[in-house]
Amino acid sequence: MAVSSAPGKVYLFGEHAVVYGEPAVPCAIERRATVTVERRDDDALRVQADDLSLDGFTVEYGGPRDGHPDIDVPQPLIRAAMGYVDGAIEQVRDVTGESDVGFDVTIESEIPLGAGLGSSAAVVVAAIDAATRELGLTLETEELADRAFQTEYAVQEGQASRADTFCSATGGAVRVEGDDCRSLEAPSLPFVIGFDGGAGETGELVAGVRSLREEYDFAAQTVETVGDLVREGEAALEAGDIEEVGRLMNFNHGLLSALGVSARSLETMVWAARDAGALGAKLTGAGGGGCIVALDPTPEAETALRFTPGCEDAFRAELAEEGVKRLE
Ligand SMILES: Nc1ncnc2c1ncn2[C@@H]1O[C@H](COP(=O)(O)OP(=O)(O)O)[C@@H](O)[C@H]1O
Ligand SMILES: C[C@@](O)(CCOP(=O)(O)O)CC(=O)O
Ligand SMILES: [Mg+2]
Repeated sequence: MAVSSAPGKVYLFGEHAVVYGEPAVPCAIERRATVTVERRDDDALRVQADDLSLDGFTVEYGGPRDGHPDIDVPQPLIRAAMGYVDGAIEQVRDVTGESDVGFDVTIESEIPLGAGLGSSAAVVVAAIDAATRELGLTLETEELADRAFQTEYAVQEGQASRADTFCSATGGAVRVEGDDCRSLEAPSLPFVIGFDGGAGETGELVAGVRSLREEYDFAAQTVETVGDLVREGEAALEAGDIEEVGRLMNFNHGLLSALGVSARSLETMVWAARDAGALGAKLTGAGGGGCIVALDPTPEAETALRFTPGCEDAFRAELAEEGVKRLE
């Protein structure tokens, strides 16, 4: 048996634009997905994921004498739900050369699904790491991050950056621009997260930005402007100027709203945090619903978010210095 965990993340700057080659700065947070893997005697994959639920499937049954119920789950829903773990195991089969190996996989996670905190990357990184170690192979962090990226790239149909998977594999604050991934020195950042209880579909939201970019030059320019902003943000981080980091987060949120990936609940939480004195607040990740991230060294923004209708949970998040952790 092998057990690995990997952290989720928030974006200080640059989500979406990073898909088109602009730089981005995600930071790993101490909320983890833990994956336990045990090799099977056959080639089957059995996944236990208690946090994963499927909305909108139908069950038909004819009562106690009818035997098994007939459960009809739409294929796209299954692909979206299982694609990341299936893809991770495909990478493991490929890198180890054991094409017929099967596993029992158990996923436990502190990261809400589809909420912009990188649950998919954390699950994929931890699953690949645990399953390769179960077969006696320990991957270097770069290779682990690359294999995890290939998984997200395939599931998100070619619309994924290396940002989430590299950040989850290495931990800390990172900078990603195209294939160039590196760790960043960052000052201590007082993250506060607000969660609306909902989720957004990463693939669909990325596709929405893609078509806006194709339709309007000014949308393509907005994406480039995010890149300019990220470069300013890096300078502010290097100078340890977290007030400036906050101002740039606000600006980045405005550009993401212009690109159509915000939501009423995210706007409400962003403004609740700002009104409470946060240095900055923005949506994080793909958007559409899910989480915002604010910077606030005082307790005010977290308290304000707790009393904001539509905010289901508010919590502080520490930077996760360590990426993947090998637990067993
Ligand atoms: N605890 C979990 N168990 C099983 N699959 C998970 C879990 N957490 C995340 N996933 C996978 O990741 C997907 C969500 O990823 P995504 O839409 O990219 O959102 P995010 O990465 O922002 O959380 C889920 O649909 C599921 O396939
Ligand atoms: C929108 C995007 O930039 C980040 C998606 O983050 P998340 O899956 O919503 O946590 C997509 C990507 O970089 O692959
Ligand atoms: Mg994701």
